[in-house]
This record gives sequence, structure tokens and C-alpha cells, in this order.
Amino acid sequence: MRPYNSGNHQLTRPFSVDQAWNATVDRAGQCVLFFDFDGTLAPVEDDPTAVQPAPKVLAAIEALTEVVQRVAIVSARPVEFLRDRFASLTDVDLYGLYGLEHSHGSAETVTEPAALPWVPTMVELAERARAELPEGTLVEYKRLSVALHYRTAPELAAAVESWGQAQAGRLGLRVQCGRMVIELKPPVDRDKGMVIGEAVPSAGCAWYFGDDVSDIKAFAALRAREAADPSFFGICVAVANPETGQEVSTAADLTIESPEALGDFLTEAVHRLS
Ligand SMILES: O=P(O)(O)OC[C@H]1O[C@H](O[C@H]2O[C@H](CO)[C@@H](O)[C@H](O)[C@H]2O)[C@H](O)[C@@H](O)[C@@H]1O
Repeated sequence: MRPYNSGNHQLTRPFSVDQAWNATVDRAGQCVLFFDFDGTLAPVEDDPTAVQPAPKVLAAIEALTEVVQRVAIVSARPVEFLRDRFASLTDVDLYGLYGLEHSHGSAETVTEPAALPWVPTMVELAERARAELPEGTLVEYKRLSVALHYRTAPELAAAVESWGQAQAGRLGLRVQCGRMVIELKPPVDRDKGMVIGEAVPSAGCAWYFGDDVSDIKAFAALRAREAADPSFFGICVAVANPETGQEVSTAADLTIESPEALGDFLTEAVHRLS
């Protein structure tokens, strides 16, 4: 595979964790670290409201903000949810709802204007889902999207997905499938790949950590940046899981065992980059 210029190091895929960090040390001040939230920084729970970052994650990210150019969380959760989980971190960029919302540092949340007219549709959709879907489905209303979960009732997968697809057709919404979930979103062009594509032009390197199929678009954005500029290097890291893990790992450069292991990995990264 084509070697690419990573400062003082020439890396050729596949590369090891040590090689990736050594190449990052040379340009830590130009490096952006992007993290997905659920299943990456936080272990999966049956109840989406109960989720918290894994041990060591908050301390490690806080320390990393001092040594890299930027740290950003890129999630399908609303910014308000992310801000609550990362309240102690004032220097982290938050991208919520696949980039329909963002907030930089402690600034106000900005919402993509084209998505706002879809709020009433989402309210109606969430009400209808609660009334029509079988018991065991968990309906998560997120203002500009609705997630239909079947983690605690996997036998409902086909029924929930078919109901969601039908509603998307009826209302003109887009569908994003994930780990035991189908999500309906406004027909507005925002995804994790677009967020990363817009955020990396001024960076010399970037790491993206993710566990779900929506994160593969973010990996692709790093690959595209690298193809356009051989002096840039992007490192795609999968977090293993029994549902989407194989697909995400196949698209990644490196795989980490779990969100808890990522906490350890980031703690080690602080020492390597400091
Ligand atoms: O982009 P992300 O930050 O990874 O968000 C993706 C979805 O994460 C949440 O659902 C997932 O985690 C839940 C809590 O652990 C779990 O119960 C569910 O099965 C997973 O799909 C979140 O609730 C969704 O809104 C996000 O779309």
C-alpha cells in the first residue's frame, strides 16, 4: 500500500498502535481527535438515559485538550445530552444529531436552520411510535430525530424496522440504522462524514474513534482528506462490539476492545503526547 508522509515518519498500512502514536507526536499541535459517544466513549446500556462515559475517559480527554489542536465529540445524541455528560470539559467541541447541532467550547448550541421546520414532524412521529409500536420498543425523542430501540426485545427488530421504514416513506424522512436501533431524521444533508470533512482542512492529522456504521462515513472523510493531501494522515479506530463491530473494524486501521479499554488507551496517549 502507498506509504504516506507523516512528518518524520513514513507509515505504510497496516501500522501498529506504536507507529501511529509516534507519527502523531511529531505533529500533536496540528492533530484533531474525534470521538463518537455511545459504544465508543461510553459502554452500552439498555436504558439510553443511563449512559455515562467509561472510567478514565473524562480525565484523559481533559488532558489531551492541552496537547492536541482540538478534541471533538461527534454523536447522534443531542448537544444538550453531550454537554451534560462532558460538563467538566470546557474546551471540547460538541457535534450532536449527526451534525445538525454543534457547540464550540462553552458557546451556545447552533442548529442547522434547514432542520428546524421538522420539529413538529418529530413530535408527531414520537407520539405515533409510542401508540403503535409493540411493548418492548423504546422510543427516544431527540427534537430533530426519533430513535426506535429494540435492544431489550430483539425479537421485535423486523417489526420495528419495517414500521420505521414505512413512516420514513410517509413523512419524507431519512433512516439511519445502528446497534439495535432504527433512527428517523430530517431530509437534511448532515452526517458524521460531512462534519469531519468540514473540520479537518486546517489539521495536519486526525484520529477518529467509533463503533457504529454511521462512523464509517467519518472514516471515509479522513481517507478522502489523506488522498487529497499526502502530508495529512488520518487514523481510523474501531471499538469492538458484537453487533456492528466486524463491519467497523474492517473499515478501520486499529481496533480497541471496549470503551473501558479506550479509557486506558487515552490515558496512555496523554503520556505519549505530553
Ligand atoms: O453516535 P452515537 O453517539 O454512537 O449514538 C448512536 C446511538 O446511541 C444511542 O443508542 C445506542 O446506545 C444505547 C445506550 O447504550 C443503547 O441502548 C442502544 O441500543 C444503542 O443503539 C442513542 O440512544 C441513540 O439515540 C443514538 O442514535
